[in-house]
Amino acid sequence: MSPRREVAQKERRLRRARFIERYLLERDSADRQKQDAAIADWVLAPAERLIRTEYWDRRGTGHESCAKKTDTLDPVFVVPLPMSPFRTIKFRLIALGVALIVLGVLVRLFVMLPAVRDRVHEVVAEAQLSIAAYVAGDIGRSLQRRSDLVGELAGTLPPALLQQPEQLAAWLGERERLNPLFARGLRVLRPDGALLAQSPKAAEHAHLPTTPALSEAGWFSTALASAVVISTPRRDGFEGRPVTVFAASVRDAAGRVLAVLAGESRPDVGGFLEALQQARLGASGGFLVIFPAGRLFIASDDPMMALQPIPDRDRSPLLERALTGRPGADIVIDAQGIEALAAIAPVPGTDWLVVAHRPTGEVSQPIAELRRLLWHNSFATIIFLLLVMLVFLPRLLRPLTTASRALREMAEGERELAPLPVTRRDEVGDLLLGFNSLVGRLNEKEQALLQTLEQLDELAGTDALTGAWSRHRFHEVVGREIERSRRYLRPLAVILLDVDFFKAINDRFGHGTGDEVLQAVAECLRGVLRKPDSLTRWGGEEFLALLPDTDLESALALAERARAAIFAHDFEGVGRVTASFGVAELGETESRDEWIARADAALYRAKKAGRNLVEADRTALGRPAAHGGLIQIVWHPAFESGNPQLDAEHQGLFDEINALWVLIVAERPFEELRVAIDALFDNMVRHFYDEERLLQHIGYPDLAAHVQLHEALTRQAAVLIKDFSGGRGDIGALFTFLARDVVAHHIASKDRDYFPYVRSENGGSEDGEIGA
Ligand SMILES: Nc1nc2c(ncn2[C@@H]2O[C@H](COP(=O)(O)OP(=O)(O)OP(=O)(O)O)[C@@H](O)[C@H]2O)c(=O)[nH]1
Repeated sequence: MSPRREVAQKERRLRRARFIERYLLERDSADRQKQDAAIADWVLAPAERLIRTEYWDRRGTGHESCAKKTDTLDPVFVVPLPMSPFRTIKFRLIALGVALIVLGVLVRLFVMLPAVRDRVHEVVAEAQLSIAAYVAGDIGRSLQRRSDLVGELAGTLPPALLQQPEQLAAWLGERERLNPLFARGLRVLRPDGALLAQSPKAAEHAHLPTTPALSEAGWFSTALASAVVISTPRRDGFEGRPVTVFAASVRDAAGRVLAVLAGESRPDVGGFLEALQQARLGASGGFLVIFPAGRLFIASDDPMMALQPIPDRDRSPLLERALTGRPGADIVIDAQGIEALAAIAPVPGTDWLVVAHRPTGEVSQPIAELRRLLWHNSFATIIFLLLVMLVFLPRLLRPLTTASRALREMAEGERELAPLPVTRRDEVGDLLLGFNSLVGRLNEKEQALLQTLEQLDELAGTDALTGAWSRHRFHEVVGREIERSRRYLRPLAVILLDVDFFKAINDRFGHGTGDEVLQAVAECLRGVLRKPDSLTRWGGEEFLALLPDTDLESALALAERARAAIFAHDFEGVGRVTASFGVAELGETESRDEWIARADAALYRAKKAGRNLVEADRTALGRPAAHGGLIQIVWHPAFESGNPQLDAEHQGLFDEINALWVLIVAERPFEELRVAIDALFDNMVRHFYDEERLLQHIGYPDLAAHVQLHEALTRQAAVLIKDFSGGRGDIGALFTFLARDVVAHHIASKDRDYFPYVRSENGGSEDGEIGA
């Protein structure tokens, strides 16, 4: 259905419900009562269906029998699909917790750790730079000490000794002993490079060629030209050991060069670089001394690299920068191809550089440990969180899960709609309070709806649950039955019954099952009652059977059969159910209410006596003896026209004439006769009217003549009744006119002329009622 039509339909229902409400409020007025039947037809029936359906839907008791009887209206509740475990709050909270932890880990891994690593590198680089600068300073001082010594010796060497080689050698030996800074001793060379004298240590190495060869030695020519010179370390030609020469010229007073004093030092053994070559920076870092201008490693923690040329691949941006005089610290790829943090500092007084290097892997070791710790920590946190959530969340959410289970059961009709206990004053408590107040309001509405339903049942005449008559209908009918019973002196009895312990059935099996029991009880009763008997839903679980033409003994027998039928019935899901019965026959003069009160008293006694019993009330027994032998007008099937309504009206007039005769014979008071005659006249006139409408409807050709007959009979009856009422007329004449002229001559004779027309038309409308 389109949304528009849906809305329109709902509005229509609403208007109808409002109309009913208004109607119910106002219907006490006399005028309204006349409209009951019509309204029940065109308004109340659909409205009742609507309200009843919504009522049962809302009760959600799965009351199928009732729901089946009603139109298919939109369901009020849509039962949700089963909840996926991934949509539960528990799962979402756990997922949120894990997501937050993972997010935290990722942030720490990819944002914080790199920042920390960079900062650690910076700090380590600064420290390494300081170390490099310190080492470079130390090397510079060692070199300086040696240069100073060579310069001092050259300056203090007596020129006269140059002519006395032996004394010169002794002098050198003496100096060497005092300052053993040159591992390969001291030598004095003539300006042409020839050896003049040498110290004992130098003599030990005399078998070695001069290192480096003077012809190639830049240091010698430099020493001739300037004060003190330090040669580039070179491997000696024989042992391949690194050697550095410190040299200074020996001059006379006029400043002429007389000789060159040279001290040879082994930087690696006992020299100024020995400690450096063995020193370690961290676990695997170390130091290098390089001579950038000569593209040479002067010293290295790797002995193989000492005095090796610097390969091009080692020329990192840092080295390039250092070569251009801007030392500093940076990440470089070292000679082994390993990423290292290198700090470069110049050696004062030389153009050498000290490199302090350390693999970045080692520098970043704390960061790697931190990362590992972070992973372990995160993993442990996730496990801990999961455990906490798995243990505590169910506890925390228990009120919510309990409430939602209860609500689902209520929605599915497995549980009575009722307030839920509020155990905590938190959000869930608030939710439950809201639900409970909603249930309260719903109950109020349900009560109002039930009342409306009962009123509707009253108006409709039938109880929707059991199909029995409503009290309203019973009261309409019972008056006529009492009248008929008294008129024809026929017995009339009622059976009042009440289902035993019905509250317990409701409490134990639910209202839905209780209703089914009531339906089954009604069925049992219907199976026992005869055609003219009627069954009324007297109250909640009380029924009343009205039994025309039945005396007390017969009613007792019937009640006993009904009791046995209920007792023998197997009520599905409930088992055995019993009922208690009270029976009373209408007394001669008692009112309707007195009569039913006696049946009720009998029922009460049956309950008191132990239930599942039939009790009779005989206190008002005694009716006038039947007037056997009286003349009666007897109905015959030949008088049937074929139209049920006309036939019913004809039969009613037969009955009323007979009843009038009984009253006349019984010499009932004038007033009683007058009431009966007035009623008979009214019914006769209404019948004529109905008959004429039908004849007009079917096109009866002699309608005009028939109408004239009706008018004549009506006129005549009115005159006779007026005379009788005024005390002038004779009741015998009036009765004779009514019995003979109206009933015998007209109804039983003249009316039969139109029977063929009625039969061929089937009496007007389909259900036999006289149409408009
Ligand atoms: N299911 C259902 N229950 C109803 C209906 N009308 C009334 N009732 C219930 O019927 C029960 C009647 O209980 P009581 O009056 O205490 O009588 P009982 O339990 O039958 O006990 P005794 O009559 O003493 O045997 C009440 O609980 C009413 O709520 C109805 O239409 N359907």
